[in-house]
Amino acid sequence: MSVSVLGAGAFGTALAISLARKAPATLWARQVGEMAKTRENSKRLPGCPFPDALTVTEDLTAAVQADILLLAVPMQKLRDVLETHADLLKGKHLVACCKGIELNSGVGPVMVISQTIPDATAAILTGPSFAADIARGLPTALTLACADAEAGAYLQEELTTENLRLYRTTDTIGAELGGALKNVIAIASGAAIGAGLGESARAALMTRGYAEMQRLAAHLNAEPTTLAGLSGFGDLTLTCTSEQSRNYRLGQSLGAGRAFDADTTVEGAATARAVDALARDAGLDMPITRAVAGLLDQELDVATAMKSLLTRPLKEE
Ligand SMILES: NC(=O)C1=CN([C@@H]2O[C@H](COP(=O)(O)OP(=O)(O)OC[C@H]3O[C@@H](n4cnc5c(N)ncnc54)[C@H](O)[C@@H]3O)[C@@H](O)[C@H]2O)C=CC1
Ligand SMILES: O=C(CO)COP(=O)(O)O
Repeated sequence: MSVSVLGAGAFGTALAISLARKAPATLWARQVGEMAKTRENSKRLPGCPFPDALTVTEDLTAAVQADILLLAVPMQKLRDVLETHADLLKGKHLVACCKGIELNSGVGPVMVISQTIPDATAAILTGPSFAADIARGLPTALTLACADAEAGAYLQEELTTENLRLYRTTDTIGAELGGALKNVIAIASGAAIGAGLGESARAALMTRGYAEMQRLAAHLNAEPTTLAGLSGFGDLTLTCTSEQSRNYRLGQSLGAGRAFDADTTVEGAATARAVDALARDAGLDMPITRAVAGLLDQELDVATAMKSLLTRPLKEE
């Protein structure tokens, strides 16, 4: 078995470090810069030295010799990466490690893989996992979703490490929705805390946000139990309660009226807009997602957004 990680951001680097503790692994980047010499990704993941068994390369042809390729680029870049390198990626096990819904198409990463490289085995690895925690060797549990049960079992076995315990499912739609939608709710949670609305408000947003996640998942025929697992409930809990999360921190900035670094990868922003459009088209009630999209597009401020949520018609839970 061999694994290559394509994309050397914080998460790709962390996964490569973690996997290289188990067996030789490769990390591919368009430009490796100082990484090969300093054996550290000082820009995206400082303070996490590379194990000797990790090879860093700009040579994609060499990287794709591995049996399993982890795709750790931002969601809105995934299609471009796959289309650009389609010839090299044919027939491979391609495991998306990104979390989001594509803005132009409304689909998630597994569907993007299936559309662009139809003869690849498409899967997703998702769940509660901050890059810095993974790179430091701290433990967590993740969901590996692959529609092909046999391939899923193979990937689960190969990608499990001493510190990363993988559970598997064939419900790729549920797994990718969990990882995508929790980021939208994390922005809402951060906004509530940033605006000084308190932890009770955050808990209410997390719970009603989870109800929205379940609603869209049911509409798209995902298994409700998948959302209750690591990819949904697990990652929602982590991301809505930690300042390590960039989505949560963007929300805090919106709530406090502060500027936020536009170069930071915040997947929930495009996903909120994509899901807001999906919900409107499908006639689904997703008021927290609507409020987050409105906040991001400066159509609403936090006070107006909260008022719109609190004054909705009363209903059964
Ligand atoms: N950082 C984290 O703790 C976690 C991140 N993720 C997910 O991983 C994905 C990536 O996030 P991060 O690594 O944190 O982002 P990042 O902002 O640290 O890095 C993104 C990387 O993608 C690379 N990239 C962009 N376009 C590319 C292209 N066309 N070809 C090759 N490389 C390209 C950039 O050069 C950069 O190194 C996101 O979907 C995120 O939700 C998932 C779990 C944890
Ligand atoms: O997905 C993550 C943790 O599981 C990382 O969250 P952020 O992208 O908000 O930093």
